[in-house]
Amino acid sequence: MKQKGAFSRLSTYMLKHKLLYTVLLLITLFSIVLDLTMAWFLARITDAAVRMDVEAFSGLAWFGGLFLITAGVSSYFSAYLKINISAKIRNELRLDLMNHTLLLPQSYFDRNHSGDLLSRFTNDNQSVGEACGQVMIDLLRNPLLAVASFAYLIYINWLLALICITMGPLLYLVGKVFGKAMRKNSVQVQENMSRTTSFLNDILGSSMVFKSFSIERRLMKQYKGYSDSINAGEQNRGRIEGATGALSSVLGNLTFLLALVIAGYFVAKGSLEVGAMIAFIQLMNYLVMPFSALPGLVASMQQSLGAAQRIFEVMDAPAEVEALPEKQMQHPEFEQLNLSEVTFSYPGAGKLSLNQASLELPQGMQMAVVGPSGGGKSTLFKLLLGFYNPDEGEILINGQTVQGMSLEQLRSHFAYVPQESGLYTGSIRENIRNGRQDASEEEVIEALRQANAYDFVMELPEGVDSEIGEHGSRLSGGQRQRLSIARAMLKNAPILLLDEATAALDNESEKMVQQAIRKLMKDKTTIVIAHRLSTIQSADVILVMENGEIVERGNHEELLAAEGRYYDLYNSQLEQEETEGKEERSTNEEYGDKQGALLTPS
Ligand SMILES: Nc1ncnc2c1ncn2[C@@H]1O[C@H](COP(=O)(O)OP(=O)(O)OP(=O)(O)O)[C@@H](O)[C@H]1O
Repeated sequence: MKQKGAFSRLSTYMLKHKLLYTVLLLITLFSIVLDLTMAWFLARITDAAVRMDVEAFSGLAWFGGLFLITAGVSSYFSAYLKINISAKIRNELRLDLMNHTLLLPQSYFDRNHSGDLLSRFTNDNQSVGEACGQVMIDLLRNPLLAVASFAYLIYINWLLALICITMGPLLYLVGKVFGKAMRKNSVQVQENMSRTTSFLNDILGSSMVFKSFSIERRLMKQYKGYSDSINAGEQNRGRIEGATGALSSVLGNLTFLLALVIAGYFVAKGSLEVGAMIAFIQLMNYLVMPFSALPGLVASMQQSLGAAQRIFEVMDAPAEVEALPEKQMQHPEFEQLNLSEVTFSYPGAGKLSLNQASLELPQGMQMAVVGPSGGGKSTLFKLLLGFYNPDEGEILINGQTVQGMSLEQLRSHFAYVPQESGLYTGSIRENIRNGRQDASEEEVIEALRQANAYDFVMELPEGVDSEIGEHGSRLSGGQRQRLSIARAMLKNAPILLLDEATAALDNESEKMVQQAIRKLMKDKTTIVIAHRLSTIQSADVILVMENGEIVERGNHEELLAAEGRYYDLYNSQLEQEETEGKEERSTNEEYGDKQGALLTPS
């Protein structure tokens, strides 16, 4: 999308505020009239002083007072309207961006960094807002002020006006050269900001990781690199702005002196009044100032259009559905789920993540999926939930291909318990209600009870109103999982997709979570991704996935008897658990011995 495209897209937002823009434009025109009046007023005062006309001063003082009040009021409304319009447009853009972001497919989030998205919501949005208010009006006002001043100058003395306007293009040239450098610089600073936001987003969201790995120094060094690059860009901007300011000021002063010398000459010759000379000098400022300001304004408009382009890029990314779901669908009929030779590879990935996967899941069946890391277990869930579509093969619910269903309808069949609990900042009640928004208080409490979460929630000072922090950071891992289970229970969908957390919980916590999972699975059709094989021995069917293929299927006994991949996995895990058990026992004994030694008097 070209910047022109960004501008026309942006104008649709601006046109919604035609009335406000019209008022703002009228005030802007009025402020130009006020500027010219100022020049006229200076001329009148000077003439009265030269003529020693004392009587004229009381009238002039009244006029001056009125002028100041009018200018003040006009300046207030101009500033207020500029901010008002730009805030409204920023708000509308933010909402549209959020609305579209929520409609984007999972593949978009897999490809793009959340920090980059964040900077489009913040930095870019801010920059576009400025363009629609201050920058836009200044871009209109400056040329108009220059033209009006020039007309007035010609009225005072056309020869003088023509001599003085020669400075204008010179100032414009300076502004243009530096404006280009400024634009390049601001694009660079914006990119560095976006990189830094992405970095901060990663780091600040995982404080426990950097603390536990003691990588604070490395992170500090990395952040210093990012921060220094922003600093270098800003220092550079200082140099560019300094040079522009210095050159503009030299040229401005030169213009002033030129105007003074030439006008003085005309006064000395008797062809110009002193008052007119003062007005002339003032008008000269109005005439040449816009020339130096314009290139900078054009540069910042271009920068803002770049920012708008980044926002529209997200809005143009294909959405997975056309509109946000009206409400959560409930209790769809369910008889059977089938996967028929489903093959899939992630966009851009060279290899298959699912290869000819077929399965049959009738109502009430409890299915477990196991296998080595990277085998395709989570990918299977992603396809079931409609995050991605199969490249080949079909997914069918009740014999009907899911391709023909709306995503809302498809997802209403599943209650998903992800590996990371996926809780949001907010209260426990708000988080549980994400399972079903219209759930009553009793239903929320019942879900908490079923998920073995009720007791710990009630022990919190504010019960279900307790805030759980970023991603539930104020809770333990097991507590987070139980809340995630309660949320799924409340949804009460026919098929439960459970991605067992790999994070080790302590025995007590694990028992509570397992209990909650069992209650959740009761009478439910379930597919569980299991990392601990001990938890899924009673499953009706166990699928073993490797390199995207279902390489074995059967129940626990059948698979053990077959002595294949499951048998190997099971035995290696058993061995591992035994070794860990031994290590744990010996640690406890050692610890016990030490305690004993400490307690035994020597
Ligand atoms: N967003 C993605 N883009 C590209 N490739 C991906 C993506 N997600 C997963 N993969 C690849 O797809 C394959 C299957 O991954 P998947 O996450 O389904 O494995 P898994 O069996 O769930 O592993 P684990 O037990 O470690 O969670 C892997 O080779 C992985 O690298």
